[in-house]
Amino acid sequence: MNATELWQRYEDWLYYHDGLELYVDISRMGFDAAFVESLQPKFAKAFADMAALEAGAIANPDEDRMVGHYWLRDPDLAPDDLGQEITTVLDEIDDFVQQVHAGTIKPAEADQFTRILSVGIGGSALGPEFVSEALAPINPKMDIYFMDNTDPAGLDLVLDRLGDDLKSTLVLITSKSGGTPETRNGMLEVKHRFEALGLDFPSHAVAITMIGSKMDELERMEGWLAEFPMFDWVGGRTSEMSAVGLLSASLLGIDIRSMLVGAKEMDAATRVADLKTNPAALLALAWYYAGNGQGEKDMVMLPYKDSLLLFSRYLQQLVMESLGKEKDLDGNVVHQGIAVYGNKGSTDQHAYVQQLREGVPNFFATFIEVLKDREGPSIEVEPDATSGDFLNGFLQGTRAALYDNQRESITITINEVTPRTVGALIALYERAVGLYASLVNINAYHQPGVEAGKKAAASIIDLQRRVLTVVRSLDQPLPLATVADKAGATDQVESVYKILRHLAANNRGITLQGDRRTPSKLNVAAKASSES
Ligand SMILES: O=P(O)(O)OC[C@H]1O[C@](O)(CO)[C@@H](O)[C@@H]1O
Repeated sequence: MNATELWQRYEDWLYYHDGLELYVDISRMGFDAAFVESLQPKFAKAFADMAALEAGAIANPDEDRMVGHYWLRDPDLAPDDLGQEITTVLDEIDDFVQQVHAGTIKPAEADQFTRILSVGIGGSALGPEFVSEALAPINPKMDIYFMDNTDPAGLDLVLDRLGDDLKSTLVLITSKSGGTPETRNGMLEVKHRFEALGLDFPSHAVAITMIGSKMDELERMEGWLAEFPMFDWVGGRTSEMSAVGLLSASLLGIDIRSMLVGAKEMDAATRVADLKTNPAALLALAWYYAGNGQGEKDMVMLPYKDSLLLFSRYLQQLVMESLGKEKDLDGNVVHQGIAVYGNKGSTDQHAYVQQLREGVPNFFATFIEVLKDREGPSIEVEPDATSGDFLNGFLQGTRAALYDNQRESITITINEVTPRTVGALIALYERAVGLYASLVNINAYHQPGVEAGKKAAASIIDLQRRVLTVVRSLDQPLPLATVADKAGATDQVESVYKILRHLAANNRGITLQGDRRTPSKLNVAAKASSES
């Protein structure tokens, strides 16, 4: 297409939301009218599926659950008395945050809570981390720290950085299931550090979990400071508009009601059962076209705004944990999904855009353009050119350079990064994932594959216990294979070796003797451990 035809295509397919000042441009995706027409029946079903979902259908059949994240920003949509539960939690958040900021809810060991330590993983962390990075004020009401893994060194780094400030730290422990090992480990490590400092952990701890979960029981038993419920009809990766995301955002001083408004406005726009005027449907169309409905191309996220750096990490879970499924709703093996990566522009132009421009064409890019450069005026870095002009130029230039070499892209444009536009972006992608899932006939709302990993991890820990029992009974070194035999793991020698190698590296009463290049010939000996 020549420039005139492209300009016409841009305008033909441009979506603009007046209230949000948000544009969606899919003109640089190469679909044609016949392709769009061919998808209309699938979109008709997707719109019907979505309407049923919002009306309270069991849209997550594998877990026999409703899917209600849209109700979080429009409680009147919720069936039965769920709407009241939603507004009650929002009011409780407002009240709790107001008291923390006023100092009427305070730690025993300090005048006020000044820090937040958020302990959670996956959807219990990625949304709060993205929103904190995108929206936290320059001088937030409270500083926030995140613990989103079970890496001992990582946990120590956060706790050491908090140091004496732990006495004025509010600890948010977020886990919908209440049983995720990484979050449980983080909680226990934090609790241990509190107790080592003579601080009263329960009076600093807030639980965000499903009523009836193990963490709910623990919270009640230990008498934590507060608890905010999670609903079983809100998945982790779509929980940013629940207490999971709203509590920490509000504590940071972010206008959570504005986030909800933006999400609600976007929901209304993406509820329209018309492909051409529904921004989420336009994204789903573009994704389906790019990957031939099979995820054949990766989604490269390129927000040209530093504050949106973590959007791609957030979308990795939202998109890949929703769409990356082995089977479709009819039980056919489909191995669906769309891979997501990217960080920010123009920075990434100095990392992997070279491959995007010239290398394997296995992707489509999504640019996020933010029109407002900064608060206040800019200096000129060249005559009639500011830093923001360069950022805008790099975005436009990269988009053109990719397109000129047959690499396709979507561009989403907002005027400014605000709670309202961040809420809208989150809602836009939640809906696009849901519509796309219908197009490819999969359940976007469960995550069976993750359970497999959790079970495998549990079996390694169980094997480790058996190996330690064997090693502790040793009065002389034994060959590795013999230790595996005695642990009932003859066919898992490699796992036994890796468990022993890790234990030996951490002074856990194990010594490996022999040439490390031939692990099968190693001997295992017990060693007086400096640990208990
Ligand atoms: O909030 P929970 O139950 O601790 O789960 C954390 C994360 O683990 C998963 O269940 C699996 O990755 C995610 O869906 C969820 O966001």
